[in-house]
Amino acid sequence: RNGCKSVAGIPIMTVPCAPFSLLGSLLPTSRFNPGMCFQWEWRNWIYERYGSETVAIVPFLFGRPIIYTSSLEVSREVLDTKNPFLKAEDATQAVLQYGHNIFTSNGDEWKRHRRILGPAFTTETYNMVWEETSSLYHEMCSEEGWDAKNTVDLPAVKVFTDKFSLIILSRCAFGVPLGWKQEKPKEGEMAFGDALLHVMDSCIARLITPRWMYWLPVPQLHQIEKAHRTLSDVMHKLIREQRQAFSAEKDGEGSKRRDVVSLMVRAREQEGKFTMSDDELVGNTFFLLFAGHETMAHIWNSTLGFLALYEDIQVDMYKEIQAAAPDDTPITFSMASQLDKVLACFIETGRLFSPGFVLVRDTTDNIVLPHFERSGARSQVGLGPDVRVAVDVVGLHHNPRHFSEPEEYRPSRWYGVSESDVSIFSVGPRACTGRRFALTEACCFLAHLLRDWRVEIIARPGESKTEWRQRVMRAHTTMTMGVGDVPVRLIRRERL
Ligand code: HEM
Repeated sequence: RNGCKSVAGIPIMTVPCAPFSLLGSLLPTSRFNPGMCFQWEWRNWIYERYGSETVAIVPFLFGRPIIYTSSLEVSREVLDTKNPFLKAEDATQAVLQYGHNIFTSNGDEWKRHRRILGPAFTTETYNMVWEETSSLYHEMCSEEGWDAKNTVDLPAVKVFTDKFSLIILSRCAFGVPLGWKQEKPKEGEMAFGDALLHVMDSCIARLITPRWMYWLPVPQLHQIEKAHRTLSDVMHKLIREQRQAFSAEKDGEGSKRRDVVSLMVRAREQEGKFTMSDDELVGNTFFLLFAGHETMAHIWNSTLGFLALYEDIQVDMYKEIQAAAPDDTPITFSMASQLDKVLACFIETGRLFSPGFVLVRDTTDNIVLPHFERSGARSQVGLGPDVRVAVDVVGLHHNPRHFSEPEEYRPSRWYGVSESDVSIFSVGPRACTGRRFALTEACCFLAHLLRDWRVEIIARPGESKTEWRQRVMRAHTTMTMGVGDVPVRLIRRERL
């Protein structure tokens, strides 16, 4: 009854277990249990059925009520730092396990993190991201032997996009120059690249496994711990080195490194060393890894799936790339502004499969929010303190009032849209700090790939494109959302 009272005025859906609650996540998403994937599975009926763009999901057995909104206007209010909302610790646990950081903090603490992280994202950083992405693309084609081939079959694109985005982060965010071909680690040690992958893959396992279990002879758990220790050691070492380099610079010596972590350390040292502890720097570094790895890998993965389905969109993009950088001329950072269609196709994929699929906040005081019915009628609802509200990013991106024919893959809807309105990165003051980093990397990678290759689906015998889309382009949710294995064929292009 308390749950219902706290969400008065908003249509209520009653379920046994709250979405993402421990018990609820163990059971699959079905008509009766939201589970982990209801936002995707229910996207076309939940708001329609309740005639409202905002619905409260109230559990009667397990978990707390949560108000889900698919309205952009409501989302803007919820995400605005001027309003009485904050990120609760239990909603950021997965990221908190690596230390406090910009993502997990609120109020003045968040501003402090932002002051240290902000200066690390500059045009110079994006220039470096472009150069590294371009150079890694060529390295990948050469190391994988694609340079000598006219056709390449990729049964699972994400194997490559995972590795690609990780190496770019390693080079541009941490200043660790990993190559496509990894060097063998010393006996008993774990390679940095393997540690990165292990840490990313084991985020949830590490969160739910009690500490005492690491004393048991379970090799998988020991690997997770080793990966985490390796990464933590490298992060601390990077920070130590940067601190020394900064002191040397003040004395007129030392090299000026430009990776994100170095710039963070520099900003911290300039502010005075008490502005952020080493542990918080490590926390932020871990978060950058989390924020920038799977998000990119997922969207690239599904972008190649969509491009393989829509040949006409590929042709448009190819012409745009050729107009900016014909044939073998280098595709440079200065050309990025001419590659609108390339960027729009990445963003449109992110709309349909948004890695950051839910943004959770709790009220700290009374607030009045706008309320939209599906009929178009507008009213207001009042909420008291300690009510959990979640921006349902999947619902928002499938709301027909904001995106007509939402199931259609239509990159043109993003032509000319300003970067701050690209909702896949959230909106308002706490929108993604790495937005420009991500778009630079995305644009450079896709421009290089699509100038060289045409993309086709690898279908099963007798399978149509529609059937392929239904089978392959289905969302899965863990910490982020994306599709599974995307099987495509790259076919070398004849020049225009
Ligand atoms: C396509 C790729 C990406 C997507 C879709 C994405 C999406 C998002 C979203 C939705 C948020 C807001 C989360 C919330 O408020 O709860 C966010 C925050 C953030 N992202 Fe990204 N992100 C991407 C790539 C990156 C990259 C490459 C970096 C850095 C290298 C990055 C760094 C951050 C940071 C630092 C925040 C926290 C901002 C704050 O709380 O003030 N992201 N991102």
